[in-house]
Formats: sequence, C-alpha cells, structure tokens
Amino acid sequence: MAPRVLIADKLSPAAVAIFKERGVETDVNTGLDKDQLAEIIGNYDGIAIRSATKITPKILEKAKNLKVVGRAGIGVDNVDVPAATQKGVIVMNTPFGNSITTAEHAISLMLALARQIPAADTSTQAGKWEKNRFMGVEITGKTLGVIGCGNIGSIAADRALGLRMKVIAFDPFLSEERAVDLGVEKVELEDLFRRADFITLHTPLTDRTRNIIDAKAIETMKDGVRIINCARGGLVDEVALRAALDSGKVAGAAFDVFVTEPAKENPLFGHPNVVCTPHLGAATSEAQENVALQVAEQMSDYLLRGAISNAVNFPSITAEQAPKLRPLIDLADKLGSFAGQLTESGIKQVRITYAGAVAQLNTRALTSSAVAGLLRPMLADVNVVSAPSVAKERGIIVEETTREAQGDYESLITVEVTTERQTRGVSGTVYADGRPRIVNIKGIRVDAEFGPSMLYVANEDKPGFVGKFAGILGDAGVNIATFHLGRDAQGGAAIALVEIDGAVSDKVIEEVKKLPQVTHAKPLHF
Ligand SMILES: NC(=O)c1ccc[n+]([C@@H]2O[C@H](COP(=O)([O-])OP(=O)(O)OC[C@H]3O[C@@H](n4cnc5c(N)ncnc54)[C@H](O)[C@@H]3O)[C@@H](O)[C@H]2O)c1
Ligand SMILES: O=C(O)CC[C@@H](O)C(=O)O
Repeated sequence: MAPRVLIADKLSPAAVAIFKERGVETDVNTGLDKDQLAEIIGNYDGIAIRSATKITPKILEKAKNLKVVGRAGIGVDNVDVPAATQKGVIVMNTPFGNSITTAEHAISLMLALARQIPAADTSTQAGKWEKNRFMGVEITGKTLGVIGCGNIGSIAADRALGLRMKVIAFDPFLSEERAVDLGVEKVELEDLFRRADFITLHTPLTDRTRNIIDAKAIETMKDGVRIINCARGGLVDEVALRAALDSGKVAGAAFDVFVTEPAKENPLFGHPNVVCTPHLGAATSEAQENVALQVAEQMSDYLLRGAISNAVNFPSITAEQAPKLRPLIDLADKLGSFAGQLTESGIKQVRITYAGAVAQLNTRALTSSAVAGLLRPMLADVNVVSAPSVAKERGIIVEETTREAQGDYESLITVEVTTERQTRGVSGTVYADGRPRIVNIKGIRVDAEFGPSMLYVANEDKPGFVGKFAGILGDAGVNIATFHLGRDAQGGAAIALVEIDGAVSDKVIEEVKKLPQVTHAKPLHF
C-alpha cells in the first residue's frame, strides 16, 4: 500500500506534485485545530508542516502510523522532538531553503525602520503629505551588530556590507578565520551593544539566548539604537523594549517574530517607531518552493526507500546498519552533548577516537552524531547530517581515529574537544544491556549512565565535599537518583556526576560553586 502524507500547513503546490510523482498519496488539509488533527493523524505515515501546526506529545500519541514529520523550513520548535524521537518518528527540516529570503527580510526591516517607510506610507495614502514628519537616518557608514552569525546572520552581514555598513558580530561559534572570510569583526556581546547603531538577531531561541536583549542590555546600548528581530520571539524582552522605545533610548524596532504567536496583542504594538510583520521571514515564493520541494523529496525518500536526510533526530543511515549502530549513535551523541554543554568558548578542534569493535563499523554516522551532540547546545537545529559541514563552515577541525580494542571495553568512543582555552576529553561505551555509559571524564574514571537531568561537579579531592554537596541538594529538595565519584589520585582532581530527579535552580548551582573544594559545577540535560 502506498504511504500517505498529510499536508497540514500551506505549502507550495510543488510538494503535492513531487509526492504524486514518487507514488506517495497526499491529503491537503490545512488549518485543523488540535482536536481535528488528533482525530485524523492516525491515518498518516507522514505529516508535512510549516510553523502553524504543533506536533505535541498528545498528537504523537494518536499518530499510530506516523513515521516522519517534515518541516518545510528551519525551526522545529513547533515539534516536540524528544517525544517524536521516543516514538521513533523521524523529524526532518530543510535547513537552508529559506535562509536568503529571511536575511533579505531582516535587511528590508532595517531599511523600513531607518526611513519610517510603513508610517510614511500610511500618512501619504491618508492624503497628509507630512514631508517634515519623517526624518530618517542614513545606513552607509553605520554599524550593524549581528547576534548569531550562522546561515541567515552571515547572509544578512554580507548584504549589509554591500550597503556599505560596518558589520560587527557576536557568535560564540564564529571562528576568527570565518569572521575574516565574511568581512565582519568578531566582538563580545558587550562591545556589540556598546557600538551598534542597528542590531539584528539571528540565533535560535535557547536557554542561553532567551532575553539576550533585556532591560540591562538595552541600558548599555547607544542612544537611538534600532533593533530588528527576524529569528525567534523571546530573544528580546518585549516589555523592556517597549519601555526603552517610550523613553526614546531605542529609536526603533522591527519585529517579525513574537513571544506569543499568532500575535494578536503585543507590548510593542501601537508604538510609532515600531514596524511589525506576521512571521513573514520565509514568505517568498522562491523560498516556499525550495522548502516544499525539498521536504517532499526527503519524506518520499524515507517513506519509500528508508533513506534519511536532514533529520534532526537521527543520522543518515541504511536499514541494514541500523540495529548495530543505534546504541553507539546514541552514545556518540550523548558524549558530544556532554562536551558541548561544558564548552563555554569557541571550539577549534574535535577528535573522536573509536577503539575496539566500534572501529569496524560506519564511524562516519557516529562522528556526525558526536559533532551534532557537541554543537546542539549552540546551534539552531543542527542535525547529524549537517553537523560535519556546519563544523567545517565554522572552521572547527573534526578528526576521526580508529584503534584496536583498548583496555576493558569491547568498544570505546572518546570525544576530545579543544577550545581556545583547553582540551577536554570524555569516553563512553555501551554494555550488553545496550545502554550508553560515560566511563572517563578528563582522564578520571567513572561509570555512569546518562540521565535526563544531571549535575556535573569538578572538585579537589579533599574531605568534607560529599556531605556538604549532598546537604545542599537535600536542603533544596533535590532528589539524587544516582551518584558517581571519580578522582585521578588521592587528594588530586575529582569529579562527581549526579543524576537528579527534575531540574536544579541557579541558586543551588551557585551554592555548590561556593563550596571550597569545587572548581566547576554545571547542570546537564540529555
Ligand atoms: N522569521 C522567519 O520566518 C525565520 C525563517 C528562517 C529561520 N528563522 C530563525 O532564524 C534563526 C537563525 O536561523 P539560521 O538558519 O541562521 O540558524 P544557524 O544555526 O545557521 O545559526 C544560528 C547561529 O546562532 C549562533 N548562536 C547560538 N547561540 C548563540 C548565542 N548565545 N549568542 C550568539 N550567537 C549564538 C550559532 O553559533 C549559529 O551560528 C533560527 O531561530 C530560525 O528558526 C526565522
Ligand atoms: O514557515 C514559515 O513561515 C516560518 C519559517 C521559519 O520560522 C523557519 O524557522 O524556517
């Protein structure tokens, strides 16, 4: 029986044509509410969406036949990816198809702000001819601060350079070499705030980027700065920005994305120096055709041939290789993620060593998985397919080494990350139970499973630490699920890896950091 796909958001007709050509049946049914979708999702092997349809755990629960979610676009924040992964549903996106279009939208908004085009248009068409009301600013020679210099940020930077602007960029993953290639000056965030006349945001929304522009940040900016957000709502504190617009500290803001979407009400609405569009960043016929074609191709390939590309939750891999590789792929991803979450500065190099039986397998998929895990804390939806090229673009050297069996383990994977400051290595294995374990951190032996919520502490091996540490967690009502200790020598460097039930607050982390023996403490999520 031919697989069946539901096209649940407005996609270019090119998608239907491709599905048909390939022998995949399609139903186009857009604008369904969550109950209507839940009712029919069980009939489909695939669902193709843009940003309107939410793929929640509830929908996935009803999706008994669903094998693939195809996102015609970049952000998969409307898909509960962990829930989909848990259900074995592949989630694919189209990472590059709308980048140019979105960068162009950011530049359009910047120009619209500089010359107050929307307000001038409304006034002129109302017959007011207010020639003296609309005094603009010139773009040439002004400084554009780009926050997030990935696919879209770097295209926006290129276009701004074409407009003869000076471009400065803050992106912890941007190497000096790449910055030089792009013709931008790599700066710290504080410098960007201090120097930029215009600021444009192009990062994903993560724990690190939420409210990256808040009241405190705005205070440090130039008087009369203008802010453009075409990335994700939540990167800017909208209430703080409104206050700064009211006071005149910020001269203008142009937003395509909002904390709550669809944005029917918003703190920014109604201000004369604000320009808004309804999440139109990707809305050109060219970009929509690109992403529709690509998503239909990818979904058909998967449903008909089992080929996987641009999946955000699984590497590209054949059906025959899957059973052996799956637990090791999971291990590589978790080791990368462990290293990535501990990395605070630019990564120069990552070396992945495969020792023992694993060295005989498809290590490319494993390396991709490790690199994806490493980059995921910093990048929007990096996936196992795109991870190596994303690393290359950012000037990160990825090295792969294979070795004969090493020590006690049938298979051992080591991920070693070199940053501007240090080199840090972590190793892991998979035992007969198929579950990944971390067995070495920075040369210190441990033996711990990965839990959804963990706490990593580096400390000096001195008496008194364990009791006080456990006391802090206990007093905060944090339940310890597992507790693993390791050290390099008596009285030397030690680590504690603790699995906890639920999350731990910043306050608790700060208290742990204050313990005299502790050199580093960080919550980790897997
Ligand atoms: N408005 C729209 O319609 C529209 C269309 C496409 C994409 N987007 C959004 O635009 C954003 C960027 O997309 P992209 O394709 O360029 O992603 P990308 O992954 O190529 O680039 C994101 C960049 O942000 C950087 N970054 C991560 N954390 C950072 C931090 N704390 N500070 C500074 N930089 C940080 C990363 O290093 C990376 O270079 C995403 O949120 C995406 O969903 C919006
Ligand atoms: O599909 C859209 O219109 C929005 C797309 C955009 O937000 C993305 O992340 O690709």
